[in-house]
Amino acid sequence: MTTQETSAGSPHTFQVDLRGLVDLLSQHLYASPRVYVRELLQNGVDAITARRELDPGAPSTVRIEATGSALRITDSGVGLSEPEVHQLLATIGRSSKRDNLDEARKEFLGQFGIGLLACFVVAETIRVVSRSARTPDALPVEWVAHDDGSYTVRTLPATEHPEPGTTVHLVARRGSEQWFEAATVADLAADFGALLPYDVRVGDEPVTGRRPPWEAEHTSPTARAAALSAYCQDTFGFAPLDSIELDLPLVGIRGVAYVLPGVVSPAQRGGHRVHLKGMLLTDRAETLLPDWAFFVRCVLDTDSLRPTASREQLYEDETLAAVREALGDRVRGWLAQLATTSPERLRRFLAVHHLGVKALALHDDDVLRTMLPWLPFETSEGELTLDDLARRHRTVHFTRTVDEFRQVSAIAAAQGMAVVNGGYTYDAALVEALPLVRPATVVEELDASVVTAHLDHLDPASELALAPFLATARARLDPLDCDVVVRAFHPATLAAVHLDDRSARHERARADAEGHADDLWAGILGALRDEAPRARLVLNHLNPLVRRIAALPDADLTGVATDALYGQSLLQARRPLRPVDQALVNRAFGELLEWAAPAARGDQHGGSQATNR
Ligand SMILES: Nc1ncnc2c1ncn2[C@@H]1O[C@H](COP(=O)(O)OP(=O)(O)OP(=O)(O)O)[C@@H](O)[C@H]1O
Repeated sequence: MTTQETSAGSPHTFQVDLRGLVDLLSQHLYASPRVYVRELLQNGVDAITARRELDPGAPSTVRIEATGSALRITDSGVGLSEPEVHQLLATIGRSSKRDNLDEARKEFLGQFGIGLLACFVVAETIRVVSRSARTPDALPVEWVAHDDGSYTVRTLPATEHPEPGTTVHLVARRGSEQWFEAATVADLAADFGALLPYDVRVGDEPVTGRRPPWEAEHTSPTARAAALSAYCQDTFGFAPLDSIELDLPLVGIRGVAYVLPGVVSPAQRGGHRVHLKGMLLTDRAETLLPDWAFFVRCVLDTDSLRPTASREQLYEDETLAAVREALGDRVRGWLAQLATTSPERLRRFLAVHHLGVKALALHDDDVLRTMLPWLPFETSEGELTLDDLARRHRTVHFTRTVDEFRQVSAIAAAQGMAVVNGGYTYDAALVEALPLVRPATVVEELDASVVTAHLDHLDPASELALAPFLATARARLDPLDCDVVVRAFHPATLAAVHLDDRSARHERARADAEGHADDLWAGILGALRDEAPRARLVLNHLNPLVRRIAALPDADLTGVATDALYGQSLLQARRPLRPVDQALVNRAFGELLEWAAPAARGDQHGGSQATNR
């Protein structure tokens, strides 16, 4: 024990700096001051719901008047008694909408007890005049609160609020007048409140009353489809490719997923409009659907998903995860149904969104199975589905890059090999997944050596006859790390093909690095060297031009022609030219031009003029 006396801690209560709190709300919680209209509407709606629990026949109206510098909103709800005003309005975080266990009650929109504070983002004073439906004889109560945290409460004569319910008066904060313009308020009320179940008006204009098309009765399926589509045009501003109705009764969800008419980036997520019991919660919900479903925009009404406190996103919980899964199933089901009932519509859909479906098929075998007959791929036999290709060939080859595909597709096609261009997003991975759904199909990656192996060797006599030409050509291309071979292959119109698989390119990059490295590094890089794979110029013995070049008597001319064939094959494969390749191509063309238009004798100095003419 110390000799010092300790004093018993006396309890204190937190002080709240209201201005600081309002700044926090406006800068960090709410995306825009516009939400103040939503919070007011929501309180009016909840009050009506509470009153109708007591008296199911009670009136259910919300009226809003905006004047440019002030706003008044009156509801025919349950109202507040004087003790309730102190307890509920003046206590931040206190709400009548939670039960004894502090659980949010399902029938109300609010739960946090901070909604009214949102009004301070745009107003300097909030005046509430309320008359309780529970104690009809009690006088109306007036609560006036200022943004410095002070408030007053008094009772008013009965004539000030003859009926039960509540009127909230706001006076605009300086600089926030724009939020009180009549047209702005009407737009905001319509955006947030159009689907509310009660009669809401701004001035004389009804905000509510039109049932959403998924709830309304329609004379025929065509009329229903037209109404759904028109709603999309009104709400999202586009005419959908199709409308997928969403209905999950277990979680009280109804709505529509609209298929976007144009391509969207898979990275672009969300933009879904989620209503909670009619009130628009957000028009930017991102997590409602699985990522792969980026080709739809949803609008839906729910009574089970929970909002975050800002009410602008959905609270990530098990219900939301289950809903996401179920909505994903619904979109997937729509795809499967389209495949069996409307192939033409499916084709139109895939023309726009095949990327999304490919992404989906990659991690969903069912979708892969269903969509396989429909997804287009670039193949050596033209645009085909993998299903078609697998039916025609036991082995399906693929390249990992577009360049590789360009190099080999013509010859592969002529050899009867099936090659898929796997260079586009998802395609290589999808081809690799093909045996999952077509187990009899073998899938192999194609490289230069596989292609060369498929090409016919020449007979020994022809090979021997070509030996002097090959020696010249090889010597010519050796400094470029390129081998020359002659094979016979179709199409005969193709004179030469430059085969260069990725391991060869990698090896050359390593060799380049070795050339530039200091001794130590050169040693280490050199130790990595395998038997260096080289690029290969494969000349086609079936091509008449190649035969004529091989028979040229002049070694210089043979060299120039070899350079030209090499340059042409590089250009055909659309490879980026290295500086050495560039120089070679220029030289070869220059020399061919000289040869085609030789300078006249005695005109050696005027040669360039002659070619320029
Ligand atoms: N128009 C109204 N009629 C009757 N009671 C009201 C009205 N507006 C507010 N209240 C009472 O004041 C309480 C606090 O309102 P506030 O808007 O701050 O929070 P909330 O609606 O309960 O929750 P949330 O923060 O989620 O909106 C409410 O729970 C309700 O009891």
